[in-house]
Amino acid sequence: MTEKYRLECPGCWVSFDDHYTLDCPMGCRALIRTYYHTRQLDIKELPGIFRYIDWLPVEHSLPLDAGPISYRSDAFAKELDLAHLIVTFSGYWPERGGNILTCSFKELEAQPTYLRLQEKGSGVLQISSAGNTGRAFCQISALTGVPVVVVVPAENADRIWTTEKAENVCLITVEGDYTDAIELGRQVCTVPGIIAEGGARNVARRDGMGTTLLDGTLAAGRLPDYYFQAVGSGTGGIAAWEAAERLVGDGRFGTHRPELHLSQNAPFIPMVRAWEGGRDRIVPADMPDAEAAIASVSADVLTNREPPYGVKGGVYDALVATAGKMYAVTNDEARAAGALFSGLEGIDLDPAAAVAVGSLVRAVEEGSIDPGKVVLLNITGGGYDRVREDHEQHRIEPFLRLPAGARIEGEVRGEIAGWVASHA
Ligand SMILES: Cc1ncc(COP(=O)(O)O)c(C=O)c1O
Repeated sequence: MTEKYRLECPGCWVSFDDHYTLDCPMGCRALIRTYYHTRQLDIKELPGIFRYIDWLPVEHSLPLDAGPISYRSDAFAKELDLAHLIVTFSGYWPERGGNILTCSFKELEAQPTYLRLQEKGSGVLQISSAGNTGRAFCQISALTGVPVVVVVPAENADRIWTTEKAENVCLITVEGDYTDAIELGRQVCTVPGIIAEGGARNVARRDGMGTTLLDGTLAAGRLPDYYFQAVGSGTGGIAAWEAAERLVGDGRFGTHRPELHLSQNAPFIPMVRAWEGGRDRIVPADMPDAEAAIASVSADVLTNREPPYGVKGGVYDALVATAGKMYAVTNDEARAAGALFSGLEGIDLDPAAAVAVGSLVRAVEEGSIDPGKVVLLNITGGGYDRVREDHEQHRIEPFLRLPAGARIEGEVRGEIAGWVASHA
């Protein structure tokens, strides 16, 4: 059987087979990409994101009806005087068919990532998260039984819940913030049998997230002119750019790549500063007083200190290629815009999604978009209040609670290795 896709490096253009490969085999500092043999997207009769399986790096699907939903907004569009506003929503909103029970687009990443590992690799996945990504991977673990090791900041442990009991999750909490969880996660991956999920470097995560643009484009009937999303790593923005390239290649949705309008939550705005400074890399001055800045934002899932910004094929390249723009949205702006959206559209939002709404309000006020064109607003999370009405939430108890600066050695290492041995 010919493979449905190949991987290619945008640094040296070498193409190669997938063995759960995260990096260019020639050593380029670049985000490798998928190239699918199917040029025209054929929507399949499968649930959730597997409708788009043609452009997912997996052979099989999961029986989960959890994908993005898109609709044309009336009320919020009218409020902003926008002629064509498409809302793409990833979360729980059964009245509109939204059935992502952990309430964020991180489940779009988790589903193909698990499958790709099963099909193309081996080992137990490790995820570091501020909360949403960890919860999404735990949910897929709960539904499929596949084991996972999740590291989160201790104060975000209450965000790790699932709607079915999870028996195969090793939850590790660490005192500190998202950056500390990422650092500890790196060490956890040195335990034999544990494999890094790879973040933005994982094509399954990017192509899974890219289904938001596919869904929004189908709802609009053409590629949108503008794409709005809040970013921390920027992976969703990169994914939207890559999905747009595929849709242009498809030939039925237009040739215009949507401009990426990406937002961060002020005062922690490293990518906004680098972009506005005309730089293709983030420098320390882009993150002044990082700890205090991170502690003060309302959307802490957006506080990644090492986003794939300057890497080839990363956020900077995506912004250049699409003539994009970045926004620094304050907590107050996000709250006000989020409340306006929720009041008019009828669903509660993740604080990160409220940041994206804030950037759209700002773009309209500043006149940085043409209100007559097609706008896609990516609501990356929401429905937390709504899901509590319909579903039980099972908290996951930490397997290990580690102090700030902990190292994965000695007894701690032994305990994690023992967990892997008994669950893999
Ligand atoms: C709800 C939500 N929106 C947006 C983001 C930003 O995603 P990214 O920067 O990976 O595209 C996150 C990240 O965790 C998130 O949880």
